[in-house]
Amino acid sequence: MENRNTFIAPSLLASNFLELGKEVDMLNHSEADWLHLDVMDGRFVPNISFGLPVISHIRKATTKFCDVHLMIEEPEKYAEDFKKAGADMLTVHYETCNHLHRNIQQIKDLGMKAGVALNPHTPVHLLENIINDVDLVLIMSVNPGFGGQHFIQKSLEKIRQTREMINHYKAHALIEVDGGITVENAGSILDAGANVLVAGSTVFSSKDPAATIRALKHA
Ligand SMILES: O=C(CO)[C@@H](O)[C@H](O)COP(=O)(O)O
Ligand SMILES: [Fe+2]
Repeated sequence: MENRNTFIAPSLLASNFLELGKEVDMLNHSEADWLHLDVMDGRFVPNISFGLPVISHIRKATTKFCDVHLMIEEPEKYAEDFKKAGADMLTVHYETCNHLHRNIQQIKDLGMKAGVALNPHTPVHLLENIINDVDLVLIMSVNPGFGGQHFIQKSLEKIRQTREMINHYKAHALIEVDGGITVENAGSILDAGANVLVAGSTVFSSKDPAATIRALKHA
């Protein structure tokens, strides 16, 4: 059975870190379904964001699903620590995993949902042998490392290919799309087959973030 629920996952990367408690509280009272937490190591991506201590504080401030996007080398070294910090889902990059099947199994054995992310240049068909094992496929619609970039149009085709693969293999994975999502393009991303929309700058740069989350949800 095809899973076509829609979830909105605001990315706190674009929030005001000086007011993080207030930002999380705003999300708690909004129609946001998940909190998207971008962890960057300055090695896999050319930026450093935040890590375990910040996530454990966010965990204490919300009951919403904490969706952790790991843009780090050797994610297997830290999976247990992210579980302890309160992650509900860990998404690792295909490009960082020599032993993706083992890493996905590790995350699931720790009691978390497991996702795999693809950079814009990485083809979808590489997931054929893992699609039945993952809970989520994250299609990066910008190059990872920074918020506020433009949506790469080719991603729509990759979302459609992922949806076809999921249907073909009767898999249960959700499709998450991350980068450059706006209220204007959200509809076409959902039409292509996405379930989860990540939005950073669109939400946090708007005058009324809660209203923007609502608009995304009803796109
Ligand atoms: O993973 C990333 C960036 O690497 C994202 O989650 C961004 O935080 C999305 O930001 P916007 O493109 O929505 O501003
Ligand atoms: Fe992300």
